[in-house]
Amino acid sequence: ARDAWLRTPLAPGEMITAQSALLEREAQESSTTDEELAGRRAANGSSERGGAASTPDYGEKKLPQALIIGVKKGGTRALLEAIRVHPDVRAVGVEPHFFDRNYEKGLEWYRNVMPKTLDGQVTMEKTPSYFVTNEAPKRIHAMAKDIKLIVVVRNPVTRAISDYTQTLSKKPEIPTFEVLAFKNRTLGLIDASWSAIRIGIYALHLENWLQYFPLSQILFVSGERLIVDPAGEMAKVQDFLGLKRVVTEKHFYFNKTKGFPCLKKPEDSGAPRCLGKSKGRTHPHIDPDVIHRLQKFYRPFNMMFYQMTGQDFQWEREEGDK
Ligand SMILES: Nc1ncnc2c1ncn2[C@@H]1O[C@H](COP(=O)(O)OS(=O)(=O)O)[C@@H](OP(=O)(O)O)[C@H]1O
Repeated sequence: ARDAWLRTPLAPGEMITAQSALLEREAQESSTTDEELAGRRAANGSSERGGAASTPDYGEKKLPQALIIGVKKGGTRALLEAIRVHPDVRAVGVEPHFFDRNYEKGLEWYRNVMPKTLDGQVTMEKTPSYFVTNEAPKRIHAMAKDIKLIVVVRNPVTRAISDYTQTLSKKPEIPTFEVLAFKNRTLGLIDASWSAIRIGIYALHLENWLQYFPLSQILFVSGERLIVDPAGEMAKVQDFLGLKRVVTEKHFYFNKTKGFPCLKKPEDSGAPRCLGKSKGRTHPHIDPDVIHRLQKFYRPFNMMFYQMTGQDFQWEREEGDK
């Protein structure tokens, strides 16, 4: 398997639909953040999957009641794959990109992309670009003003390097991180218009969301804690979604080769599931002065973000990358 948690064969009910086939193609053609996942799923002939205990394809398709809206490279795939182990969660595998790229296709298109759910099950999807899409809060609010929003945030400096590493893997000829990060390196002027840097100005983007949603409707998950204590973060996510705490420590193990937590083998069948090779890439070495300069750049925005969310993510305590 490539970009998703390595997983067991698909349930028989998970037949590909015209809608999901279209999505797969779009996901493959576009620069979706989970491009390898799209490829793998297309190969498997499905775009969706239920909980670990395969849920038969009964029920009806509903618009999502919860969304993972960001941030790109924050740990969104790890979170989605862990939460969909919960029997009361059904989620789309690929990123639908409805509120940014596919909005003109309409809500019926969006609903059709969703897996079928039974009463009481939560429908979810993740598209990390929503967090930085200007129109997204307004559009999501127009669909469901009581929707629950989840944002996985990570040290913006590490996030920027992770973002750059992903681009570099596809376009090895791009300039170095150090070159792209500055408008003027001698003056130490950071290029905040470079998307790898702009995405990490969380306070700025959050302001846009708070025009439409109260803070109580948004859960901020620490990308760092999701790696060191996945069960602890999952407890918060399940509480926030109003679900029983089903996903716990016993679902995770730390895979030394991967260097990340992975999902244990489900009881019924299959193998343990780690995320694929595009998650947890080795980052290139970045000049420590540049990292330091970026940390200084983000500091006031981070402080503002901590104040807005009432949570201290402790990114100032970290030294260097990772
Ligand atoms: N369990 C587990 N396994 C592997 N990787 C994990 C895990 N938990 C969090 N992470 C971190 O997730 C980072 C990728 O974030 P996203 O899934 O949000 O990326 S994407 O925007 O969908 O492309 C990815 O970033 P990089 O390490 O820079 O590749 C990981 O650090």
